[in-house]
Amino acid sequence: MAAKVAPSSIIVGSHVWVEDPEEAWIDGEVSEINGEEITINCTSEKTVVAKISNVYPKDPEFPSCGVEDMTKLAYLHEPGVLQNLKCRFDINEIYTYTGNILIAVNPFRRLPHLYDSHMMEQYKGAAFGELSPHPFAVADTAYRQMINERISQAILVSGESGAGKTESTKMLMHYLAFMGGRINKDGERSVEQKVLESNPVLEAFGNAKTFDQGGRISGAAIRTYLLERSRVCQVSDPERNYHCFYMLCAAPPEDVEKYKLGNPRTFHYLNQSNFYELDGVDDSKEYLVTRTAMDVVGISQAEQDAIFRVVAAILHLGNVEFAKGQDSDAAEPKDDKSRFHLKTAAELFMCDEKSLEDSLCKRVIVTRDESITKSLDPDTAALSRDALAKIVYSKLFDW
Ligand SMILES: Nc1ncnc2c1ncn2[C@@H]1O[C@H](COP(=O)(O)OP(=O)(O)OP(=O)(O)O)[C@@H](O)[C@H]1O
Repeated sequence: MAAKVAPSSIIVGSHVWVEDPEEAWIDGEVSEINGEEITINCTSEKTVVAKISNVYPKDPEFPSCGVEDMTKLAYLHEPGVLQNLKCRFDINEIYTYTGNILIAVNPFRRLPHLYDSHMMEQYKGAAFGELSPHPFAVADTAYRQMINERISQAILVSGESGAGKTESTKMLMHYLAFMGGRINKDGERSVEQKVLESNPVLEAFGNAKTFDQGGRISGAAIRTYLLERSRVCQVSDPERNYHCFYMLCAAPPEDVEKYKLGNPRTFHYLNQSNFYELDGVDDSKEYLVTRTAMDVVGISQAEQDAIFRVVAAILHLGNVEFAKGQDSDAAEPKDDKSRFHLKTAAELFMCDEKSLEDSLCKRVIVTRDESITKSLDPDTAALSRDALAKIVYSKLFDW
């Protein structure tokens, strides 16, 4: 934020902002200055005595609708910035510039008029700052620089969890698809468009209810820089595991049957959290959207089946529990239910059931002369199971 204002700029009668424990900032007029202490008659009719270091000047000529670019503010300090964002938000202006940075305030409701193709047409080629702040303007600038300067462009989308990064990224992608995607004469989508439409696939496998290390776009490609692997085996309220697990459980009956799935509440990797549904998200619809997106990007039916077999196998693997064997402490599947899930996981992974069991319940130690097979106890076997689930999921994601 801006440097502290010299105390001399605040005099009796000055309009100021003062920190408030409830409202963050409240405004008022200075009625008295007593050394380091300032008395302020606030608009809320409160009288506050504050230290000079907690008081910021307020622009008495601040326009009631705010300014589109924060660099035009008389004072670029925290209360000034927040006041500007708030009064713009109050008139449904969720986007504001600070120079060439776009700030988005999550509206938590659909504003479809902001993103239709008519809007895209408007931003096409418009000088940055000429139209209202919008992600399309950012995308348009990057696109034009890429074309004109022939230099790769990167758009950084940052914010805390739930701030709207995924939504903003989708807007950027849509605009780039609109600019870069040609429809060929058979009405088929171009390669560029296919790349951009791959987003639902990445969202299904790389996003969970709260996942703040998502994807990074550079130009028209998304690079994974961190998939949170531990989420595959461990989730707690109010979060969810990766969307693809819930989608597959909500797939059409023939698919649910094929992968021997069912209610997500019956799977250990999902039922550690009590959150299954997301507001406004229909997992069964998302499953079909993801399948279509996979078709569009050119993932064959056989490959799609293999992907979902792996996803289902991970869920079955998670339901394999271990107990001590009758004659020793060595782990073995606990009961018929665990055996069933182990068998199903092996079928879906297309591997030998006994080998899968051994890989979880035994450890092979290789010495110089020989290799020794050691049996694991039930707790260690459960850790091997989780480690396998995580590594398989992360390999699948990389693929
Ligand atoms: N521009 C927008 N218009 C309408 N709704 C929005 C917009 N941006 C965000 N939202 C709402 O906020 C929710 C959270 O946004 P989003 O998933 O983009 O956050 P995120 O920053 O990617 O979060 P995480 O880091 O947890 O993945 C969305 O599901 C949507 O309901």
